[in-house]
Amino acid sequence: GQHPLYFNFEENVCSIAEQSLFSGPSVQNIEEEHHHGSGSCSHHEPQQSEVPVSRPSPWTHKKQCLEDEENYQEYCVYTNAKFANERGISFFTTRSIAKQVESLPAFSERGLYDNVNKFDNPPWEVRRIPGRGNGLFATRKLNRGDEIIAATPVGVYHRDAFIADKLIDYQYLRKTFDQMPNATREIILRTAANNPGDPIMERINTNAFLGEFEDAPHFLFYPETALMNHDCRPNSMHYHDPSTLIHATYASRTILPGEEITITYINILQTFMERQTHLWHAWGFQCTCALCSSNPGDISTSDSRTREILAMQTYLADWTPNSQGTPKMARQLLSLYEAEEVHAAMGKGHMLAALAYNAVGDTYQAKKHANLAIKAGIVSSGEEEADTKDMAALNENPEGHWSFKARTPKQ
Ligand SMILES: C[S@@+](CC[C@H](N)C(=O)[O-])C[C@H]1O[C@@H](n2cnc3c(N)ncnc32)[C@H](O)[C@@H]1O
Repeated sequence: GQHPLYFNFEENVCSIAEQSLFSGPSVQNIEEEHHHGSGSCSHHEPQQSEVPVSRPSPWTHKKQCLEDEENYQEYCVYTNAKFANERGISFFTTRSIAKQVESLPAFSERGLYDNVNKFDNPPWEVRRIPGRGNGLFATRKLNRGDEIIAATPVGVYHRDAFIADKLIDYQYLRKTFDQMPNATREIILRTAANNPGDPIMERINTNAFLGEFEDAPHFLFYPETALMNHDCRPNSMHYHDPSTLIHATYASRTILPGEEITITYINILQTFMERQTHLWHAWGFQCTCALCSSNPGDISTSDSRTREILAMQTYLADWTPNSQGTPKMARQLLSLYEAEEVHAAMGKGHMLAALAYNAVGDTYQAKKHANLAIKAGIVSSGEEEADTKDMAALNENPEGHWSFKARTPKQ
């Protein structure tokens, strides 16, 4: 088997919300859990005076646990078949992670999912592409920032649970699927499986993103987003909100009707060989995107630009006294992003430019780029909000910002 999928959630690691009172969907299993006595109950039983109302379990099915004797670990299947307006969700993870999941706003706040998992009139359609299976194609013009898909995962699987379950023919993985509503099972079965074998395991292998979830490696399966093919120069970007579990994809540039909508499965700021190797090992396919299929000369030009981009990003993020970052370098970085067609990085580029200008006291240019950074949506990660706030602060009062005259002018 291939090592499945990769997705950079590292910067999105959840901060566990304060325990909130559960007010979500109805549950069948609470009684069962309680009859098992304190020994097998996964909840901490509060003292009467501690918490006035205890949070009921959000799971609609009794949890089922697999002992991984070799590693002294236990993984359990948890399903809420009513999650996100009856789409359902299954977890296959440790008890302690399940406890953290139970306290997420995802299971207590109402109305969070009223505008997600809606696919009745999407701006795209599914088409077959020779040699690449299905793909998503725009049916309307999309502008940068337009939403393409917003969805909750149908399955979240601890990587080590997945490995332990392999030894017993994925019996527990099957439960995560069998306990889901019919409509969701159908959606899952519509996704591609590259290899023969267990139908659920193979679908996770072909489609799920591997990322950090509650500080541990997990596969996250979004069956509609999984229809999007990978491109090393994609036209959309994606975000994951760890507290609601919503994964959203947006256009990162104008997309015309008839164009394929693509995302990246890996960090694209790597050279051709690095990308090919990574996609082969983590996803099990040989990338045939336009860049990877272009001639050796173009690939080598792209590789050198990529190396230059990486070096400039490092220099510009360096705030030590010997930093080589300059406004001129920031301008070069922005034009390299354009030339390299890494549209999703433009916001970050404007942020680096705003800081570089402010660092030499050019508040006019600093404010201009701070605004452009905010408009572009700074980065596709959990740091986004902090960076946006930082740029808003710079725009408001450049002289009072931490970066003001932080570097000696070099040009
Ligand atoms: C998440 S699925 C994408 C949708 C898939 N094409 C389908 O038919 O449902 C990932 C699989 O699509 C194919 N694929 C996606 N991007 C590709 C690319 N850039 N080059 C070649 N194959 C690609 C590979 O078979 C890969 O394992």
